[in-house]
Amino acid sequence: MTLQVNNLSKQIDKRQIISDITFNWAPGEIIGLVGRNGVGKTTLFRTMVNHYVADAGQVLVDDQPIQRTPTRQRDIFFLDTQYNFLSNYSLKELPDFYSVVYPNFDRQRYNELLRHFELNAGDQYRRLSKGMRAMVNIILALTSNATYLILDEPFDGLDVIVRENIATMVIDEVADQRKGFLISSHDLNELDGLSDRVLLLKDSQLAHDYNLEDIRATAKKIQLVLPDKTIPAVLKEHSHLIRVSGRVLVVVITNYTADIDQQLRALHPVLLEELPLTLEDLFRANLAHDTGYQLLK
Ligand SMILES: Nc1ncnc2c1ncn2[C@@H]1O[C@H](COP(=O)(O)OP(=O)(O)OP(=O)(O)O)[C@@H](O)[C@H]1O
Repeated sequence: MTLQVNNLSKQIDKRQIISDITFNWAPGEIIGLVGRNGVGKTTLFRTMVNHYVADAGQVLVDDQPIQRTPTRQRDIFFLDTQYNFLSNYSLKELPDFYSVVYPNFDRQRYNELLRHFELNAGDQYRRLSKGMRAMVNIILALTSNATYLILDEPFDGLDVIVRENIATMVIDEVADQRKGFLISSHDLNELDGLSDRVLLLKDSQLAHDYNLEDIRATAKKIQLVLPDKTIPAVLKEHSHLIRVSGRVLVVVITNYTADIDQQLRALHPVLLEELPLTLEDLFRANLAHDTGYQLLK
């Protein structure tokens, strides 16, 4: 089973919001979708699930276009946090709606998860705190039993405990490779340790589709103190400077080879140690120049 987004485009008020977006998504994958505020992430989601009619392109689930096969829409879960109808209902009423759209909605698990996270089934959705709402949103996503789960900025404004709860639920859920997640964020740190693949949306287009495992296999982040103050040629040529503090340089070398390692050691560094690579380091090293990523923050 795969989901294919093929050449999807959408204009709003004669402005091109997304153009020619193409990617594949398989169960078992957690895909991050990053891009600056207003770049079109939510519009892409709404167009994918047919809340907005696409101007061009299509979304296929197992080769069937979802626009023309409404039953396929139940394979995709997307809760539009800006325009949702949940506000006036209590948590115990929500399954009544969701089980109409998602026939495999798991009421028992829904109730168990509410209890587990100490959410009161009698509470109205609109009276919940931001973090509680985020938990209900992820619980609905999981218990819908849709295969493809879209989460729009699920970590925005959440404290570290709620974030960890949600991240753990996502990771547990993909473990058996039966579900996939597409998670948007304007902050890369939120996706760190979660996404194995990151799509970058820029200027209405998909600027990059990165497989982080491949990048991590060849990239290294190094902390160095050199005896000499001048930056050696090997670093100028092969590294991206992440940070300088006093004599300490932190660099990312995206294609770290034995030859580069030898050249670095030949400089007799006072300190040379490897640091853990974050998603943000990889983006800064790979994308800083051509994507305006610095402006993401
Ligand atoms: N229904 C609409 N009517 C008019 N303009 C819209 C509509 N929906 C989206 N837009 C415009 O499309 C652009 C993309 O908005 P969208 O919400 O998709 O971005 P986003 O990447 O999700 O942003 P954020 O990270 O801030 O949530 C914005 O300029 C927005 O004003």
